[in-house]
Amino acid sequence: MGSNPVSKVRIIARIRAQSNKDADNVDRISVSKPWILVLRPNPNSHPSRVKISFGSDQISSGKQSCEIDDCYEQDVGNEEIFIKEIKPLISGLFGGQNSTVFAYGPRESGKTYTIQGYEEEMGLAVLAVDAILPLAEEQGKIVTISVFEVYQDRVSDMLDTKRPEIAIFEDGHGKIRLKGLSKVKVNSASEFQRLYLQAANARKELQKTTEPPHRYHIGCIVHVVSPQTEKSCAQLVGKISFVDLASYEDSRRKSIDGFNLTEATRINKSLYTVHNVLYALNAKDARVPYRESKLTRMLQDSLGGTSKILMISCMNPSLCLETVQTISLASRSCMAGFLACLDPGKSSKIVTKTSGMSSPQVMKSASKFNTRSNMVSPKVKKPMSASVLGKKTAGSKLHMSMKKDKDVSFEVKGRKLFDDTIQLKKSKLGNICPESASAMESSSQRETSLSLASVAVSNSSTQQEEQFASSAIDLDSSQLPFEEGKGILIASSDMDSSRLPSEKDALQIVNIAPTTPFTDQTPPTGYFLEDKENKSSLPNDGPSPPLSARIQELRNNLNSLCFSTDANLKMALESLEPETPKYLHRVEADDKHAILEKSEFKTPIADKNAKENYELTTIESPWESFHMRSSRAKDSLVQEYLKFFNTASKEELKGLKGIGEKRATNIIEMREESPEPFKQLDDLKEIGLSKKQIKIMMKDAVGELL
Ligand SMILES: Nc1ncnc2c1ncn2[C@@H]1O[C@H](COP(=O)(O)OP(=O)(O)OP(=O)(O)O)[C@@H](O)[C@H]1O
Repeated sequence: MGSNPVSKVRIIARIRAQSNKDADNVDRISVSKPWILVLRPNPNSHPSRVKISFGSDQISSGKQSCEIDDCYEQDVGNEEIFIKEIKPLISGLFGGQNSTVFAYGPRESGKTYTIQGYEEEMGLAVLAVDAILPLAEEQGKIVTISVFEVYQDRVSDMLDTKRPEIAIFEDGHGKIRLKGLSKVKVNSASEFQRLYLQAANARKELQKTTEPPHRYHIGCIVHVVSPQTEKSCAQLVGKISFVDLASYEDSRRKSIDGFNLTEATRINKSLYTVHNVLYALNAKDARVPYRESKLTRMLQDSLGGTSKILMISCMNPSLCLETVQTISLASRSCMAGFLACLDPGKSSKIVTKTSGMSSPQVMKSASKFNTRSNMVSPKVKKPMSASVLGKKTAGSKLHMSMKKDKDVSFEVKGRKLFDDTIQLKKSKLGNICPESASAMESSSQRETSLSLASVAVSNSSTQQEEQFASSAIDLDSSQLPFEEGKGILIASSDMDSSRLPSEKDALQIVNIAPTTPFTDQTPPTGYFLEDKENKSSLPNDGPSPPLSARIQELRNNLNSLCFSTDANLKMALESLEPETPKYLHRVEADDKHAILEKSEFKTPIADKNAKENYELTTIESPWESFHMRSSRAKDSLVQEYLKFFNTASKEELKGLKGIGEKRATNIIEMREESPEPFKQLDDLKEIGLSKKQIKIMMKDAVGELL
């Protein structure tokens, strides 16, 4: 696949050819003005990424640019992209390598044209089947296809629309199963094209009748299978999935299509999850947030492991804002691979004790922000050839802009730009279409430390989105370490790496509270979190405040962290200079929960030899001690509760509020496929429960015990 040897995920862009319809576009810009510049590196340079700059004749400054693996311009057809990008994936397919191809971008950017194509122009999926079939025949394999749709986190079978919603679960061998998704054998590319177009077009027709129209992801999975014989069952050799993602729409737009904002936000959230997954995979993160959307969860075994991913970011030159955002997001995932390659030792494994944390991963983000971004600020130094959208010449103006680009050094702050929380930050953004040049300029001046995507995405908030994100955070907060009391480890760039704890003997800070300064020596900076406001809650300063006040404080801490932007978060972390923990408690390094022994007054640094064997714990008040114990109790309650789901009989399950005949049957069936399908509370979503319902059910169960 192309020429990117380092990344698991290859990120390319495609500029859609202009059509007559562009004249009526919403941005009312003249697309004849070139505003997308594609700068190609010297063919011998390595790694050879393409730089895309956005600007126009009218924009003299504030030019923004991004790097991606490659870019196909308007005159390139599907066939050429297929040969360069998809063919290498097909060879892997017969060797057992799964792969996934995504098309992402704003509306009418050519996603469907690229993936599915039209009768007269075969899309990449059709071209792939056309190439796979003869190879399969040669090797005695068969090819089956599935077509699915993901709408509002519901997965439906598009080849048999009467089927119920597809259930996604993991079997006993850790394989993802899509229960209820039909597979149809195909014998020719034209048969496949007919089936695929029929399914997709039926959905499009239906969409025309719905008010407001819906946005959804549509995908197809092409399986190569060893057929069943007398001696063996049919066996999957490999599969390649093609996903035409829902169009990305900046939710600040006055719903041109009448989309309601909640739906738009939800769709964007699932698109961000796809990018977060690609980012995490490329950055070789320890945790990949597959579970955060149905789409990534169902494709998990075609994304993780040895799978290859191709993300095609489609550009619609008439939609400036969304196009810039699309490329910025793509570029970020692309650079994650580059940075991970430069710095393989420092993956986000630094944060080892945040297992209970789900999205938004503020802490993890913080660690990326601090450990990576400061190290590398890649600049394109190599000479480039250039082509300008609309006129492929490298003129003097271009030369000037390249000089400028050098100054505007291309920075990727190693962070999930699209954590849900980021959407909460408001500022004024101008898009970078010619009319909005000044807005962009001022925006870029204000936010130079953030990448364009960050600016753009952070500005897409609206009141409703705030509410949406805020409620999401509310739900997630129960899993964040503050409340779970599992401890937080935050690494900062200032941290002396020699003092970084290894995964094995990780320093754990259980409930961080302000304390007196170190007597001997200042501890390493960066991995403490304290609430300076809370000084009055020191044991020595008087009695602990009432429980409700402490809970409120913790909630505030949590919110302030969640709502921080990169810059704010970094500032917050920097301002949280460590102070001496009052007590040190001996902890067995490999014990999940801190085993507290007799308190000793000792600083960890004073006794360097003992450092390895100690975890820092600050047990400051009876409340904190209570909190730690109660969170352990909460953990074991959750485990007991899940055990019930994994073992109870159907009748017992039906005794639970919210579990009727259908869900109970579903649970039993899931257990037949996998002995222990429920490993964490989130897994209950697989039986159609919302996060809120799970929370309520859990509360009910706990309530009964009291
Ligand atoms: N490379 C191309 N060359 C010629 N025409 C194209 C190209 N890409 C897209 N088009 C045309 O542009 C229009 C929009 O393309 P398409 O439907 O593929 O966009 P989309 O991103 O899937 O849109 P949406 O998400 O709104 O469904 C179609 O009429 C299509 O034929």
